[in-house]
Amino acid sequence: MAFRSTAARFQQVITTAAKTPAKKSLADAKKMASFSKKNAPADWVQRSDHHLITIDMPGLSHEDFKITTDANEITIKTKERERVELEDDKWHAKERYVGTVVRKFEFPDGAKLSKEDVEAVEVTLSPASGSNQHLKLGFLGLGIMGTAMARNLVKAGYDVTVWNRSASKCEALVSEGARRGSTPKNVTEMCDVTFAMLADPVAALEVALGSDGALGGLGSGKGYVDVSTVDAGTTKTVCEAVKSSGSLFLEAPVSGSKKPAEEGKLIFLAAGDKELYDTVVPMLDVMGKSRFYLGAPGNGAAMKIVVNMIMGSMMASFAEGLILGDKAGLDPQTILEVLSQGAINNPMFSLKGPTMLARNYAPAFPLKHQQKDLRLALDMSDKLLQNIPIAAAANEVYKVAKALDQRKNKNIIIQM
Ligand SMILES: NC(=O)C1=CN([C@@H]2O[C@H](COP(=O)(O)OP(=O)(O)OC[C@H]3O[C@@H](n4cnc5c(N)ncnc54)[C@H](OP(=O)(O)O)[C@@H]3O)[C@@H](O)[C@H]2O)C=CC1
Ligand SMILES: O=CCCC(=O)O
Repeated sequence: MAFRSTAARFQQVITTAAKTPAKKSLADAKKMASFSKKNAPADWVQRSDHHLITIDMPGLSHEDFKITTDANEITIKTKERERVELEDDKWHAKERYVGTVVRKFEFPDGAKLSKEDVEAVEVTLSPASGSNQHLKLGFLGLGIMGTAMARNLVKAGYDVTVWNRSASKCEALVSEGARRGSTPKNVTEMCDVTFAMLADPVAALEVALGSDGALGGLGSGKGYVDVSTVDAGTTKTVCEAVKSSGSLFLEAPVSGSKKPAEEGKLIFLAAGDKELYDTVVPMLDVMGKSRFYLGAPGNGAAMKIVVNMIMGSMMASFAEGLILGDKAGLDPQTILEVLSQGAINNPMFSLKGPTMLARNYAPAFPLKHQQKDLRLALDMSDKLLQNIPIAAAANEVYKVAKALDQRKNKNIIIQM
């Protein structure tokens, strides 16, 4: 973990189910704060649909916290923090608290939550101080990923203006506190930093550079962050146009699917203007669990494509293995179990295996996007004169699956 010279503060954004108590909280927050451990003073404000708790816990980040809820309270516990003391060190001050911090927050008025309520309580940890909450954020593209990511920014208290080609997808977020933009240009005009999460290179170029596109509202002092999965060439084209407007540009495609997006656990693969990266770190930390800064524009796209190329080949092979095993009379459930105990166990097999066996093809990562990523990998390999025969074969499988289109947007590979 990087050392921070200033105290980092963290917010918990807690969205509760309808039945959760919705009463006074500020007085309770003050009362609770008076019990606070010396290094963890807290504020607690209750908003229309969520509670916002801000705690000072210097030098800590997401992975240092464990948050649990039960019927009465939320417990936030940090891991043990240790001071490093070398033999020759001569200490002049030891004022900082090291050790474990435990903060408990009782629900207002001693209210008890039912099991269902407790399960519905969502807790997101995000940096507050230096969180650049004063910046107005735009979000273009509210598909599976964009909706979840923009929602986390809204929940974290950011002022977010959203736009989507099919306008109806803005409704839910607007009802949750986002503003609505009429065009990408209108959004970038209104906002300091605008994120874009779009289907593919065509969409990314159209939204950024097309008529009424984002470029029209950009200018000096603003930033454009494209988090879509596109090729390096597209990224560079958008980057050049954005920079020519005087704005900063960052690409930051993500690893992780619908659930990690909902839970704020994405992995960002960022590249481009470092200054913009530093500005949006708090927002990336709201939407993700980790981030990589990879240098020049195009490196984020390349990393994402490599990762998804591996994933595409792996999942095609996984499906093929299940089918072959099934044909051979093996119990598919047992195949999953054997895989889960072996060296090739991985979260994707554990997540997708049971849904594939249950013939549940509801898309988290639409098949057309996986095929697009293999296509981009092949294009990249062509430019680099690198053979990638396994990915090429997998691409043929996804192409057929896409063309069959028996179940639009559904993973039908297992049925082939
Ligand atoms: N789903 C996943 O698990 C992951 C996806 N990704 C990548 O993130 C991106 C978005 O994925 P996801 O949210 O799943 O995709 P969706 O298909 O759910 O959403 C695509 C978004 O792009 C918009 N769009 C498509 N074409 C155009 C266009 N020509 N002009 C303007 N807007 C357009 C859609 O608008 P409309 O609603 O009007 O159709 C929608 O907002 C993709 O690049 C994908 O590869 C990355 C990591 C994980
Ligand atoms: O691009 C989509 C990636 C999906 C995932 O990482 O689970």
